[in-house]
Amino acid sequence: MANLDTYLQTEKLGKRFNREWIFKELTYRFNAGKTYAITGPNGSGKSTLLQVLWGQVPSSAGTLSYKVNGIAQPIDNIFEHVSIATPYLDLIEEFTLIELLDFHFKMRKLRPGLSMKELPELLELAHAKDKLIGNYSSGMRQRVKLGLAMFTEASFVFLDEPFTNLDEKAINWYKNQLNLITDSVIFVASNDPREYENSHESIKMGDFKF
Ligand SMILES: Nc1ncnc2c1ncn2[C@@H]1O[C@H](COP(=O)(O)OP(=O)(O)OP(=O)(O)O)[C@@H](O)[C@H]1O
Repeated sequence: MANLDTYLQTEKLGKRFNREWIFKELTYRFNAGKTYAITGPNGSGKSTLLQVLWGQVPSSAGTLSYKVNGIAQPIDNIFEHVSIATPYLDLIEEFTLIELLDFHFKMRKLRPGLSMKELPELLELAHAKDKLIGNYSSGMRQRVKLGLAMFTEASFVFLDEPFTNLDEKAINWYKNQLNLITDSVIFVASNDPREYENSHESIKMGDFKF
């Protein structure tokens, strides 16, 4: 069920690097309770759009406005309401999984209904909870990244190429966990239709580049 009091609204949003517009004139309302696919080929601007939407990269045109449970949120504080998993953000390699979870969840709240104790099991990494992240396989790391993003209380969840390095079993795990998030705005950037087949709406980067 969509929560209409939590959303991200863009008006004529645009981003350019030097003279090249990466996207332009994006007017869209992203509502909680829905998953939005951001699609397009390599270099089409999916990651750039996500970075603008989560407030890391400034836009070149237009506006962004955020509401959480009906309360307007300034973009400077939006990171408190955002969780992110991307292939290019690294985990702290020197931590074990338990240390990483402790560190992360000292700063951020767990989604309601979850407890710290059950996280290694929920990640299906209980057997490796005391292993250094630096010694994790690429698929295990990706599961940790996705888990941190999906288990953190956040109104806006950004997942860039979520299937990266996942095997079939892990893909099913990811899909099941994602289905449990019912009260956030979820963004999935991808050029692989399997990654966004369950999304409610799609933004095609090509429609915003002219
Ligand atoms: N900081 C930057 N300065 C200049 N150009 C940039 C910068 N960041 C991205 N670009 C350019 O913006 C365009 C879009 O890149 P982006 O990474 O957003 O695409 P993408 O759709 O996510 O690609 P991929 O599918 O390969 O991950 C590319 O041409 C890229 O070179």
